[in-house]
Amino acid sequence: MLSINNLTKLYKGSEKGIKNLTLDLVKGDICAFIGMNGAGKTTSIKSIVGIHGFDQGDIELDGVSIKKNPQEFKQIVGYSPDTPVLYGNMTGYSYLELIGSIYQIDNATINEQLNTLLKKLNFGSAIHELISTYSHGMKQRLVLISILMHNPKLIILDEPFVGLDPNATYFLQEEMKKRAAEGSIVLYSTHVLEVAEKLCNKVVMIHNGEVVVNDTMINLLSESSLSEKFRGITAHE
Ligand SMILES: Nc1ncnc2c1ncn2[C@@H]1O[C@H](COP(=O)(O)OP(=O)(O)OP(=O)(O)O)[C@@H](O)[C@H]1O
Repeated sequence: MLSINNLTKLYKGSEKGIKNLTLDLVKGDICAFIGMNGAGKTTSIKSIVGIHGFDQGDIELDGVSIKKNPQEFKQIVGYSPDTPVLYGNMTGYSYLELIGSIYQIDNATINEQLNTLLKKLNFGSAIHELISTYSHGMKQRLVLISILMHNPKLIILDEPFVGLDPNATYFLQEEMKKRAAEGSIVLYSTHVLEVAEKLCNKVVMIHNGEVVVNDTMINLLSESSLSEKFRGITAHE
């Protein structure tokens, strides 16, 4: 279970960031983080994965607190940032070997996972080329492989479909469903509301750093579409 209690992170000297985010997700949940540009989605995500600290609150994943046990917490989380930051002077394959060693995955498992994931994400011989030669979408796909290969309990993705081609998009949507069905929790930010409606069973909307919707998708859709709800909340902007 992912338990976020009263998370507040405001940037120094400003009132911007995220205030009082409280969210419980259980195994099998796929939750969309939705909000206008600058709403606070990335700030929340970076706090949840431990990229930056936060002012108040706590985050626990299966009882492991990010404050008390940051290393153990990070071991069970897979995170894809909105802009991948990778070592340009390594090949894709050596990067994956590095991630495998950090997460202490044995070689047999790495090879088994990579056989499947590299084929499904259509990597071909490019995996042996330098990351500095990769397009944005290739870097995104490499990060996805590096996350999925260590089978995290929480998969957290910041605008994961941006830059992916239609095949990779289809793969990722199916993989999110599969991993959730196998017991992972998936949380991702997006502006593509039609896909979120179909893919997610939970939804969080953030507006000006505050949570304005925290509901099941079924409940929300019984009143209006996600797009109507979004436009209603942001109408005065
Ligand atoms: N390093 C920073 N220092 C100061 N303010 C910041 C910093 N990073 C983000 N902000 C501000 O915090 C607010 C939330 O930004 P955040 O990146 O979380 O938004 P977002 O919902 O992810 O937006 P987008 O959809 O554009 O990616 C914005 O007003 C932004 O300008």
